[in-house]
Amino acid sequence: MKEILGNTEGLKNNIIAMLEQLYQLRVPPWQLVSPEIAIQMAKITGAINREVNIFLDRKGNVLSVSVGDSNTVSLPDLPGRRGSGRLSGIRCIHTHPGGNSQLSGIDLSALRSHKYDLMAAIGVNDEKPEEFVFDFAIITGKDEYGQYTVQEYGVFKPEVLETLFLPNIISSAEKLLAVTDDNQKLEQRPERTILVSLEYGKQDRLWTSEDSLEELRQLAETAGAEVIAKFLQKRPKPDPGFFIGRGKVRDLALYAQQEDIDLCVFDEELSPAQQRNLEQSLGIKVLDRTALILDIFAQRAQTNEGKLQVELAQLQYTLPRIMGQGLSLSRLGGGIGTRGPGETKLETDRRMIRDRIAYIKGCIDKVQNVRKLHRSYRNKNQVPSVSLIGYTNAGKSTLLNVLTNSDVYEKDQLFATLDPTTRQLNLPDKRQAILTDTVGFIQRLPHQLIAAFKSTLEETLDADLLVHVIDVSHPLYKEQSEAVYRVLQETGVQDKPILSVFNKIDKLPDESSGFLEQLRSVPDSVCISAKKRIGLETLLTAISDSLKLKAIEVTLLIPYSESGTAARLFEEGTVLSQDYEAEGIKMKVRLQANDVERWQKYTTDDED
Ligand SMILES: Nc1nc2c(ncn2[C@@H]2O[C@H](COP(=O)(O)OP(=O)(O)OP(=O)(O)O)[C@@H](O)[C@H]2O)c(=O)[nH]1
Ligand SMILES: [Mg+2]
Repeated sequence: MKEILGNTEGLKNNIIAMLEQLYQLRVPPWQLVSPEIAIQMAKITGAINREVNIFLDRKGNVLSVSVGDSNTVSLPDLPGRRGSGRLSGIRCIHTHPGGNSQLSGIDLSALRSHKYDLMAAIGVNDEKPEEFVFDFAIITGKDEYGQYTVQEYGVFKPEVLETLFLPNIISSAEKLLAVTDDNQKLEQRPERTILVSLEYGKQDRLWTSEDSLEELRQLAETAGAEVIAKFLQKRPKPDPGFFIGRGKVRDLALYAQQEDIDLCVFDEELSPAQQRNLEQSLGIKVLDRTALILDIFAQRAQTNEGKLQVELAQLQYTLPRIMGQGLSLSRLGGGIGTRGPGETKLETDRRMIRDRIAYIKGCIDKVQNVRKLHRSYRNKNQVPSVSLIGYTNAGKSTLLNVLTNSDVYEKDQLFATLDPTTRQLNLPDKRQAILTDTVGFIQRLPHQLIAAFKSTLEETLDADLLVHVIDVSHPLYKEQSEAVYRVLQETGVQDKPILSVFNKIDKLPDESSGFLEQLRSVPDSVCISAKKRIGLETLLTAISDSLKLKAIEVTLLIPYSESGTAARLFEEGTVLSQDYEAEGIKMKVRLQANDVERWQKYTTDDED
């Protein structure tokens, strides 16, 4: 039997028994206190004319029962008392004999010094214990002197206990506290995160919900979150207001309270209203898959243009989601989903966002015009171009590094690469090409991102050859390839030569020779291991063969003294036009790529 603490002197056995009964009672975790416990406390108080005090944890367990005034009883030593920016996870409920439920100065200072979740006082009506009234107070931040500020609420009648939803009250308090109370330290702690997925309707997706949820875990960890749990709900269709069912929302709110969760990420795009409703009901920050990917991109963007593009996508995503207090309250703390690509936090004012969107679009246009110039220069130089594409983490950067002796950032992490990187590639036939490594794709890539990156993507995909790197050691490699093809389609890439590179064959189990045979029989494909440098010669040969077939249009200026040269051009290529100019014959010719080098000295910049 648990002890009754405090001033128990002279109490009758039946009172002691009633006090002990309090330990047996449990409060539903979403309630401040159950009416049953409150009435029992009121009855005892009425009988002995002393304060009765209980401590509850967030699961609704009664941790200690004491008699006397609340301040003479110290909090039992409990594991998991939280540090700065956090409340203690314990609330104090006590009675006031004589009917007044207003909190005393001592009550409030106990609230401050122990950082209780909440302090409540029950004003006891001696005649009718079931007709008690109550007040409560919570900590809401710090004042300019570093003293905790508190907010009091009341007077309430017992019925109100049914309508107060405790997790909301506590998390609002904690969010406010997090802003003032050592914000720095809080942000260093990885955000404790839960992931939620809904399985509904026909599952025509290639990915199962579990697969997708697992990928979401990788994404969340890449963004710096600590994933505490994953939840999967099955339901005929999404709830229009909350996406998941209301019962599930309540379960999650409780879980979030009990496990001290900061962030909840949904595997699908939520409507702005759903996101807001969920934030209000869960009392924590709610993001969807899109926001998570945007956040990762924001962290990764290196170049000026990349940063602008990511910020544009983020702002376009945020604009319809700016609404009222609920959202801003849970976002005050910063962290995942609030970070922009620069040093600054994402803008959250609607009008400023609109202005900024217009401004960024202008900047992007400028940068891209400059790049277009570079590109047309490059095209004239007739160096064939090869782009590495593929699902994120397939090994594109690793391959670029081994093929070109570079050290581009490669990591076992989603979206390690964001900005395109270009290197010179020496082909076995002594020719050169340029090889571009680019951002990886993912299933359901946010459309805001595709839109913002469209021109960069188009440029990368405008290569003479696309090398599609596929991690065949991944159980979903086929589905991943499909996702890549879908993005290609969305960006309007058609009829490009694509070479499939089955990577990471070193990771395949020994008994998979049958599988390898199968892969090898796929047309236009090579099996390699970028990491173990297996199959690289074959790959290079395949690349150069494929580039040889390419026809390139060049403009050449042939001096009048070399009329034989002009004649040879008619044999080797297709002459598209010829103009007689002062310095010679200007000829537009379509040549095979591997012949171009021999004509290099006649190329001219002047196109028309
Ligand atoms: N075992 C094995 N691991 C590989 C191979 N190629 C790449 N990896 C590993 O796979 C992980 C991802 O490689 P990256 O080159 O960063 O992949 P990426 O396609 O550039 O990925 P993103 O830039 O994130 O889209 C790294 O840990 C590499 O070491 C391989 O052939 N075999
Ligand atoms: Mg990469």
